[in-house]
Amino acid sequence: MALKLNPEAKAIYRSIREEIKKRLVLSGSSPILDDFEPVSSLDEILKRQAYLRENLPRVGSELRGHLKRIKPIKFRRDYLHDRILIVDEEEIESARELGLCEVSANPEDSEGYPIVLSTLGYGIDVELVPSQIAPELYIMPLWENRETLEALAEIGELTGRKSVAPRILEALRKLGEVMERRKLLDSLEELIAERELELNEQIEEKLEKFSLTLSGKELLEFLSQLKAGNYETIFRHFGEVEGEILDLINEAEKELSESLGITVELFSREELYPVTVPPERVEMLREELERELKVELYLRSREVLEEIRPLLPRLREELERVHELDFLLAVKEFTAGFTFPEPWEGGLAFINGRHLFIENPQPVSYVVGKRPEGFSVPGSENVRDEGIVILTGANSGGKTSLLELITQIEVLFHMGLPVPAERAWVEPLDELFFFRRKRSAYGAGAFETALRSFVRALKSEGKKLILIDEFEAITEPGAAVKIIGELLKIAHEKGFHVVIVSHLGEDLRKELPFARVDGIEARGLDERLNLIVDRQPVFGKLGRSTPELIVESLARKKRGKEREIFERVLRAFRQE
Ligand SMILES: Nc1ncnc2c1ncn2[C@@H]1O[C@H](COP(=O)(O)OP(=O)(O)OP(=O)(O)O)[C@@H](O)[C@H]1O
Repeated sequence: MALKLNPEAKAIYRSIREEIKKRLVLSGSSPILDDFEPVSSLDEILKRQAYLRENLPRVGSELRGHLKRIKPIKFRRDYLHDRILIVDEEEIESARELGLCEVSANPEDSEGYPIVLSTLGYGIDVELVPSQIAPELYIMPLWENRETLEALAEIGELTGRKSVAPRILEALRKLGEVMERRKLLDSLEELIAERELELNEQIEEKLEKFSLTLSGKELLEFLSQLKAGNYETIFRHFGEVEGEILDLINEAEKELSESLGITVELFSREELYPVTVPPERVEMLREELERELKVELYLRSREVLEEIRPLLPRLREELERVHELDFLLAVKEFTAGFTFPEPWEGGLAFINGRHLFIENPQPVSYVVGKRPEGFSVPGSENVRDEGIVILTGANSGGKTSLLELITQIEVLFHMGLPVPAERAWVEPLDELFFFRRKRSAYGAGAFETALRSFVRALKSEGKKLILIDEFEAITEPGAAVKIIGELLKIAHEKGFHVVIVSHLGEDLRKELPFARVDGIEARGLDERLNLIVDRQPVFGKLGRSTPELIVESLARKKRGKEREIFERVLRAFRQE
């Protein structure tokens, strides 16, 4: 059963949730937060506590860097246009249902398909299963997410749970070569153009050298041979060069063939200089290469998949577990220094609670309802297990902040999380109410709305904690005493717990003998006459208001006639 929260308590829950959420590294982890919504059931709270106690120590900030590298690996069913599946008439239906590629019973239809698969021996033999018909659909997402797999391997090492990722990575290495060649295919034009340029430079060099060898004596001989009509020698001479050029071309083609893994004949032999590559040859080469790489990739993928298929369910689990680790790490960082509250009956107590959103807060200890034995806070001897508490004291003393802190501790406890306190005792509630002071909303409208909400809070049965911040601000003090007095009597009769911030402590105390009145007070004034506040409420003692404190301070500082006047004013306060 979910813990019921009124809108302002819910806002505090949301801000806590946000604190955890902003510490998550992976977007897919936030749904886990839904499993930690505040609940009333003590069993569920204890179950969550046990889970966190066991698992929080297992995660550390060194995980964060690896978590950041994780991307979801999505295996998508896709229709592959590069293959056809030739099957028996009877199998056609079920083969089509797989929805992976074109299916036919006629082997002639396979014309033009780079990959021809068949259950009948008309191509590469397959069974009618996706892993054999389209193994790339499993393998490509893995190949593209090797980074994720590497991170999983590291996380496995760090958390002491061996990952299957290293074995998958090892198997994927078999694809390395074909993937390299696929990359070359992308830059085929540049690759060829580069080689062409290089080749022409080499030929040019050769020709230059050749022209040099013709200089001098040789040139004379050459001319005399020419005159004598002795062409053969001349051709032989040229033939030598031609042979050398052809060698260069062959060499270049051989190198290309090696890197592409396919025999290529690209350069035209008719025109030896400059060597050119006809564009249609590049196109043909591309087509041939594509076809061959498709088949190769298919075969390799199938082989790799056969090897790693049994590991995939574990991989899926690991990818889910990563979100759990992400969540645990976020919770661990957010709740660093917090403690798990002890389940308690009859109220709430905590020692040295620290407000979540005040920087360097003064720790505050507080108790509402039954006082636990371990609650050994100075001054708490006066506490008589009061379930109704009126919190009084100086302006800006921290009364609202204390109500917020109580709400934070309650919400965290009901989420199953540790709370920002040295020690805490919390009773599971059915409902938690936090009514903030409405600063701007004066007048009958605001008064009516607030009154209606309070009455609604008191209406039903159950375990309730009701926190109210200065109700009298929206009505007259006299009326407020009557209204609050009566409502608190009802709360008391129903066994609800209430903390109400009020400046009417003195009057309310008379009305409500069962209630405890606590006070937040100033320790004194600083040199600028600002109050130095002790945020720790004094149990069972009405807090002096700010004006009273200022009068007191002046009475102490001044001398003579002035002092007498201040002292008289101060006495008026004391007689109240
Ligand atoms: N435990 C604390 N440690 C440090 N600063 C605190 C603490 N509690 C409250 N403060 C700071 O004191 C200021 C006043 O707090 P808060 O509004 O809770 O006082 P208040 O008693 O409700 O005042 P008011 O009577 O005006 O409503 C805030 O700036 C708050 O951050």
